[in-house]
Amino acid sequence: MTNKIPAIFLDRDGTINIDHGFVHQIDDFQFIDGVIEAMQELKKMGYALVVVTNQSGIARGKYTEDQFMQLTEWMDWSLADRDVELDGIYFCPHHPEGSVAEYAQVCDCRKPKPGMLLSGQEQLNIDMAASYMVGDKREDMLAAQAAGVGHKILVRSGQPIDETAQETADVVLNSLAELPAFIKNAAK
Ligand SMILES: O=P(O)(O)OC[C@@H](O)[C@H]1O[C@@H](OP(=O)(O)O)[C@@H](O)[C@@H](O)[C@@H]1O
Ligand SMILES: [Mg+2]
Ligand SMILES: [Zn+2]
Repeated sequence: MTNKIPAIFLDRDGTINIDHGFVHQIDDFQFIDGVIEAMQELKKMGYALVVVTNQSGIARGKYTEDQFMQLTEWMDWSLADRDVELDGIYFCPHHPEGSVAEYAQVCDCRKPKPGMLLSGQEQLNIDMAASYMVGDKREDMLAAQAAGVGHKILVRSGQPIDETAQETADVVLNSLAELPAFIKNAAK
């Protein structure tokens, strides 16, 4: 297929919003400083923005898929309001040890598996080699690697980063807010 587009795959909790732990309510959803501006800039630079988020809270019975969808709709509208159109949102509601039967399963979409990224690649015709994954956990980097994403960026805005996580990344940034400048500098 022609005209493949580069994408920024974005983890949600710890990358877009502060990870207070299984965030599922609008009141607990706080955008990390500078990320909306960064997303605006990345769109201008020609990247598709694709959210890929593990939501095991659904399998664990902490919140329902409907609650997740409501929060997601709010997030999507809040971003659109600031001129950030998300190109795709993928989530994994599963966990092998979940307490909600229909979601208690091993799946291909829970990061570090690459399922969500591969769905995005196929549905949005993404150029994986030219794309970036931004996340706060080792699992985000491993999913990107398995999906053939060209650039793996670990951010310090979420979970504490240890050496094993760092080893899986190409680079560590303080947050998504730094990515546009990082990409522009790399192109120089
Ligand atoms: O960072 P993304 O992928 O957007 O979402 C992760 C969250 O859904 C939750 O993932 C859980 O990990 P487990 O799913 O229990 O491993 C915990 O780390 C929670 O604190 C966190 O809020
Ligand atoms: Mg995260
Ligand atoms: Zn899944």
